[in-house]
Amino acid sequence: MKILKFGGKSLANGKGIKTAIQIIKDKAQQEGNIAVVLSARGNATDELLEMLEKAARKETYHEQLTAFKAYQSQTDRSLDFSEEFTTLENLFQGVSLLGDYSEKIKDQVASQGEIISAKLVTNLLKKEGVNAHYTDTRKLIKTDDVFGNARPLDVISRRNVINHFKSYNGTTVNIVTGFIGSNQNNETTTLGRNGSNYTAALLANFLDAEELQNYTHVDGIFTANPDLVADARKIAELSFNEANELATFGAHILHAKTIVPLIEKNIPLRILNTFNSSDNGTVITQKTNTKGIKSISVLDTVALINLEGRGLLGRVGVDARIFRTLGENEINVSIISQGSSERGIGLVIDADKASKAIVSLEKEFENDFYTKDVNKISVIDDVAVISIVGQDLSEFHKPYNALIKNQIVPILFNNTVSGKNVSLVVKKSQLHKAINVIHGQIFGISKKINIAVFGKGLVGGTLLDQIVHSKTAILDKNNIKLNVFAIADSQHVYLDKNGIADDWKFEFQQQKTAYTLQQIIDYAKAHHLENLIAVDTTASKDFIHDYISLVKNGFDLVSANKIANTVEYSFYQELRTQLQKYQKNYLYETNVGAGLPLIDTIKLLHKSGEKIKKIRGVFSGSLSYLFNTYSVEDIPFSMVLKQAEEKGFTEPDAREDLSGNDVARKLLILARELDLKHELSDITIQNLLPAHLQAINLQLFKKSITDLDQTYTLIKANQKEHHVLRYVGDLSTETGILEVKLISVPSNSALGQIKGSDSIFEIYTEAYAAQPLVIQGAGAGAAVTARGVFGDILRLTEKL
Ligand SMILES: NC(=O)C1=CN([C@@H]2O[C@H](COP(=O)(O)OP(=O)(O)OC[C@H]3O[C@@H](n4cnc5c(N)ncnc54)[C@H](OP(=O)(O)O)[C@@H]3O)[C@@H](O)[C@H]2O)C=CC1
Ligand SMILES: N[C@@H](CC=O)C(=O)O
Repeated sequence: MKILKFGGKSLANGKGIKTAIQIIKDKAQQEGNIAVVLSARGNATDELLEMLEKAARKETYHEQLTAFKAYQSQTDRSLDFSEEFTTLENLFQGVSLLGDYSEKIKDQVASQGEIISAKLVTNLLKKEGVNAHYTDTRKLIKTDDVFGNARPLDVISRRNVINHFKSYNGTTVNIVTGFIGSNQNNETTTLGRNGSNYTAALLANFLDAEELQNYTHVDGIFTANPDLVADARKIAELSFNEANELATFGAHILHAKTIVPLIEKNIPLRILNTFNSSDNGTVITQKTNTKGIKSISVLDTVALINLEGRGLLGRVGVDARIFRTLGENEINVSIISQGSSERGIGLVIDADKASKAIVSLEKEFENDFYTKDVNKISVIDDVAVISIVGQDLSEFHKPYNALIKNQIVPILFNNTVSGKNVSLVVKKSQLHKAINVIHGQIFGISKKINIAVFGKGLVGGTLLDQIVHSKTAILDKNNIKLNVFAIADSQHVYLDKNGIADDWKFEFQQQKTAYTLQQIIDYAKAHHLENLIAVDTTASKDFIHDYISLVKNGFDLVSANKIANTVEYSFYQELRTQLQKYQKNYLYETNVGAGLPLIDTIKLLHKSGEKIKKIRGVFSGSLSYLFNTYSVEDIPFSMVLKQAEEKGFTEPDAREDLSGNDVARKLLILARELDLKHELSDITIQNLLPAHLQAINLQLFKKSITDLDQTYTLIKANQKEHHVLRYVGDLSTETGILEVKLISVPSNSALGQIKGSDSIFEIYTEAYAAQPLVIQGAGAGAAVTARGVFGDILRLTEKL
């Protein structure tokens, strides 16, 4: 025999009830011996209890009752529910007069949902030619007198069920009310939370069923709640032990008490979806072959009680008093945590019992407060428990580190001694993010990196295109999901938590809104976005002042913008202090040499103790292009400058390059990497701009660039033969010289031979004394720079 159980949503009017009837009919035909246990239909139980509450508050419930009756009668108008409806009317009326109700009355009200449900399904099946028989479990399942959460009396209930099924055997399909029973006085009782599943499990046990098939509205048990974790996967097989852990920690389909009768007789439980016949669901058996972590579950209706006291150390019986007090008040403790110092104990209980727990514990420890042995009993109620069932402690560092990196510090941490289960208590506001971070880590499902790009100009725009085009390959190859959720320019932002696509430029125009940084931070918080990276592809002097806010709010930083590293040293230092405090990273490889691996190389040499004596070379890609081209071609300097701008080599304002400032910044960045605490003002800079072009606005400068031609024609004319112009940077740690200047070098020298927009860096160290370490290549351009920024993002993803 197989037991089928249908939940409320599977029995709702329309598609639900039709599909359920078809499934029962097919199973009866194909498999013969089945029994069907039913919950109340749709939201019947909730509605009935809501009306009961209204009646008790002397509010009107009549309209809701009329709607309830209409809904329940809608599918089969030939059925007469007047007995059930009259019972409800009488009960509500009585409660309304009294202004109160007992658990006994509540059970009578709630039971009508299952009765109506089973009567309806029996009738519908009969109409379909199935030999269905309505079975009222109040006649079979006998219980104790605990209304609302009655415990079945095993011997008598077992005998009743077996005898009933003996009389209605073979071709009869018993349609059984779930959830309800009766006590020895034949008064209606209910079996508490998950009662219908419990009824089904009891029947399976009493009747030695082959399998219990639980029809729900989901495909089975998932690695996490799919409503919270988009990447959650269905689990095909689970063991009873694992199911039991899940049941305890919030998997709503399961409940510990419903599993026990199945374990006793080794009866498989299959969770199926009424609405998806092609899915095999999840099967729970004594043993599974699959190893490892099974699922993450959540309890979010909990509170954390914390009892603290210096006088608790070594005192015998304190814990016993706590548990006795809670036990006497029917308060169940799901998690306990006590430090070896015994100065405090944390307990997780149901949220609705928190006030009762505090009051009873305060009473119990009244004298201890007086003697100051206990100084605080507090409750934190905005918490949730995340349980990782199947998690071995030896591998727990990965999800734990990922939580910390995402600024989620668990309030309490607990593991089981036998079996594999780790539970964490986190703030409820961090639950969504926490569960996604943990899920991504332990299931090796793609790690989602949420990126905000500030600046969508030449470099930022190219970067965004590169990300959009490479993200599928990166997902396939590295299991990393790059999700750009924000693109901002100086005025507007375009936000999409699901990430941008190819048409981001169009979407930016369509959806852009004015913004403040706080809005972007709030957006990331509101959507529980984890692994946050802020990318600065602006040239802004202002935006750098937002870096620390970003760091404090959980963002790692990547920047092409050189400003943060070249303003006053105190800011440079403060930023690093905050980065360390919040355990965040800041990568800026493109600050010097665009996509060339220069900063990393310098850092590595310096960290390894190698003394760097000198760095010199052509630091600027745009000035390199300018002088390479101007030295060999017979065109005005202003025309070459225009070309450099068009090719994306220059700074947004080319005077940053021509003034020598950009090269000086690069020199300063390298100096600071070597722990030299210089300021920009310490650098001797040769400015290539005539004075009158320095102070005017950008527009006017662009109109006046031909003013540069006369000066450079003269410089070129005065060159020695076979010489070329090069704008170089020179940093000597030995002499303390930091200077950037225009020089004339032989065209066959190393500096003289560079081409196009190449930069060249000669690094002289103790080991590289005679022959410097040389790094050379394109030192400017949107594509190489964006690729360098992309490289920094990917490097960061490994740290997240
Ligand atoms: N070109 C190259 O070879 C290299 C460039 N870099 C650096 O890359 C950076 C970007 O250069 P590039 O792309 O040419 O510059 P662009 O001028 O083309 O783009 C700058 C972008 O930043 C935006 N922006 C300005 N201020 C803010 C702000 N406060 N908040 C958000 N966005 C802002 C601008 O928006 P709006 O349009 O509204 O003003 C624009 O979208 C510069 O710092 C440069 O030094 C580094 C290495 C090499
Ligand atoms: N304008 C800069 C771009 C890179 O930083 C340069 O030319 O080097």
